[in-house]
Amino acid sequence: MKKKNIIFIGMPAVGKSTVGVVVAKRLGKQFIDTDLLIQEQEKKLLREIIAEVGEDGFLKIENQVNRDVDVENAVISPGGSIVYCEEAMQHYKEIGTIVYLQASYQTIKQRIRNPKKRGVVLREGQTLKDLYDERCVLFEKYADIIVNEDQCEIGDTIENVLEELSRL
Ligand SMILES: Nc1ncnc2c1ncn2[C@@H]1O[C@H](COP(=O)(O)OP(=O)(O)OP(=O)(O)O)[C@@H](O)[C@H]1O
Ligand SMILES: O=C(O)C1=C[C@@H](O)[C@@H](O)[C@H](O)C1
Ligand SMILES: [Mg+2]
Repeated sequence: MKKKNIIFIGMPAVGKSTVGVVVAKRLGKQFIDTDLLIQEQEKKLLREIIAEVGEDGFLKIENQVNRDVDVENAVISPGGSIVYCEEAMQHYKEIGTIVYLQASYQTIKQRIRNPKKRGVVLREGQTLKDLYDERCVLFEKYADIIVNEDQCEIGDTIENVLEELSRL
């Protein structure tokens, strides 16, 4: 593999963070959850930031934090809204392999009971289905690898990711 960073993208609750940390451990890489970097920088919870500065204000912060991630051998798990941050996504394309964790709308809906409470960047009047359809186009645009996890236990998802990465 030429670029040693791995970046997970996908819908909120698809498992970027939970799968990411295990993949990092299995591959001997550092793990970075950029949602935590955002919270650390802003000294607030994600949903508090969104409540204070709105969706666009949050995306600006998310873009800046992710754009500034400077690592060489890490697994990076950003939040689901990262695909709206063009500059950060360009940066990730340059420094690593982008893995899209894909799941059906039904799977995502079951996992996210309350999108607002989870801090999902959902605009006024936008449904979770609207968001799913809008983001899937972007996930596919940026992905180097797509791993589907429908009907998978979390352990299967991890093995499937590792197998796909080993093919590179
Ligand atoms: N097959 C599976 N693959 C991944 N996660 C699964 C699977 N089945 C169940 N889960 C569960 O789904 C949840 C995924 O949550 P997680 O916080 O990792 O998502 P995320 O993609 O990081 O979301 P966000 O965009 O909000 O950061 C976890 O509770 C995990 O245990
Ligand atoms: O998918 C989203 O819109 C988000 C997911 C979270 O991980 C956070 O990055 C934030 O709450 C936005
Ligand atoms: Mg996460």
